[in-house]
Amino acid sequence: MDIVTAQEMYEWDRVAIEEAGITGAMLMESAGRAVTEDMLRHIKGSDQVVVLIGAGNNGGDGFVIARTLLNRGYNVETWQVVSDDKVRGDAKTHRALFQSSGYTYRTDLDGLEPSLERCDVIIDAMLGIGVKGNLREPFSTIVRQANVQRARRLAVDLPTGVPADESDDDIDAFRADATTVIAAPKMSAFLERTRPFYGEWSVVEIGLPVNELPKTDRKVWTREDVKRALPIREANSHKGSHGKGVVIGGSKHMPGSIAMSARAALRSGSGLITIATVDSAIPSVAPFIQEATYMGLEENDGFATGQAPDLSGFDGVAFGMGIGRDPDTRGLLEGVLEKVEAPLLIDADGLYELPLDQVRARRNPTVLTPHPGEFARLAEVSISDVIAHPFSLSRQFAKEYGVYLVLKGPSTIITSPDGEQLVDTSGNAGLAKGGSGDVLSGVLLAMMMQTDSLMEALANGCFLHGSTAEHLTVEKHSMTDLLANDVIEGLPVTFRTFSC
Ligand SMILES: NC(=O)C1=CN([C@@H]2O[C@H](COP(=O)(O)OP(=O)(O)OC[C@H]3O[C@@H](n4cnc5c(N)ncnc54)[C@H](OP(=O)(O)O)[C@@H]3O)[C@@H](O)[C@H]2O)[C@@H](O)CC1
Ligand SMILES: [K+]
Repeated sequence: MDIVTAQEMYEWDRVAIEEAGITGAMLMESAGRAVTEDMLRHIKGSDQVVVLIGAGNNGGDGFVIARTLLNRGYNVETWQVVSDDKVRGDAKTHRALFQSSGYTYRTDLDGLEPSLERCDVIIDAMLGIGVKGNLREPFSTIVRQANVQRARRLAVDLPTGVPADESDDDIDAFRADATTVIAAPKMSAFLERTRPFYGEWSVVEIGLPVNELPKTDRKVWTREDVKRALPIREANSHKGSHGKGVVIGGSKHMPGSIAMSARAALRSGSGLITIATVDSAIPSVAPFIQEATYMGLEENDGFATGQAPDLSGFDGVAFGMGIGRDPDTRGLLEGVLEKVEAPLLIDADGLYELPLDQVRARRNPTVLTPHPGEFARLAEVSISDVIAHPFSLSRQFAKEYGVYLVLKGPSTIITSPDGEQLVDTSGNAGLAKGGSGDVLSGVLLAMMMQTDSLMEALANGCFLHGSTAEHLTVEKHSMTDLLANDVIEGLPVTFRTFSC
């Protein structure tokens, strides 16, 4: 499923109208009808519904929705919140159709607040992708009034006030319980600051000529994608068919991280996993992971040091989990960057003092898996910049350093060195715990060794990790008590849902 910017959406609209010959009014009719159909999940026959209509095409959709609901016998009050002369084009056409169907609308805004207080459902068709900057009157007052009502709030395409794209503006917007998105999700549905305004969102198809539309290089990675792209274990496979991987990390003081990465990699189908860690950590890790082999690293004060070991013959390498930030570890990291020919994933402490020029010089794939704080440090920007512009900053960085970037967050954005982006929205707050990143690195390593396309491997890995947390918090845990180790032990159930 493509993710669009406002500009891309307008281009799709243009192709539909100018090249495929679908009229704008026809598109609005199908959009309004498809949105109504979707919203009916949230509306009961006895509900009093208020439809709020703005000046642009989002308002035009509102007239179609109000007419469709009235035709079906629902109790609807229709409010056009701007003066008549502001409504033009296709929206005006649909207002005329609404009136010629025998329906009336109100514009006396003094009476709106009592209506909002009385109603059960508020449908926001005031502003969509055309919003620019902070809300002007009367929208800001109406949004403020609507947001405090007990009524269910449903938004058309996007909640009024939320821009479609990345933005630095403070957001003052309609707080929807649910949003019915037209044709394709907009970027803002995945951004930390704007995503909460959408509530639960769903996308409706509106009759655009899908095969003729320009492709975007940004997509949501869905369960169907995972089903199609997850590695299949052939009946005649042996341990060498699924990858021989090594996880390098851990320290005397932090042996747990590397153990969790290794175990997650094994649980995710790796053929063989070697744990490379400081000698002093091996006795505490080995009894818990008997399936792995071990490689001792030189150490200084409990931290790994010295030269990189021989890493030839491995199909994938993950570096950094629990390795610490001791300056003496730097030589090891530099050796790994230079020597490893297999795909190399770098996480956690490995990202702390990462020599980016050396990363850029690598001829083989490098995957970096930062959270926003780690990414801000790597890209030399502020965390608030990362929160506001994760798509564009990720793309810029991945292209500049030739890396695969997995920017973790409530929506994880995976970017290839040529700028293609996949977004994973699985997971929940139960994952906001120490150790989650270590588990994810193990799952990703396993996927990287079993799938030809690194992008698909990374997106599958993020999805498996996140959806495991989702099913565990429904079936046996809460978001409060869920631990990273529980996620490892929950992976088998997730895999089983894909194998049958
Ligand atoms: N494929 C498609 O594209 C399809 C699109 N469709 C629908 O059209 C929607 C896009 O329609 P759109 O382009 O008319 O923009 P829209 O969101 O209605 O807003 C424009 C109005 O907002 C106003 N305004 C702007 N900023 C403001 C502010 N801060 N505060 C206050 N007002 C502000 C602006 O006023 P102006 O600045 O011009 O004075 C203008 O009047 C899209 O989201 C979808 O619902 C479907 O019908 C079918 C197919
Ligand atoms: K809206």
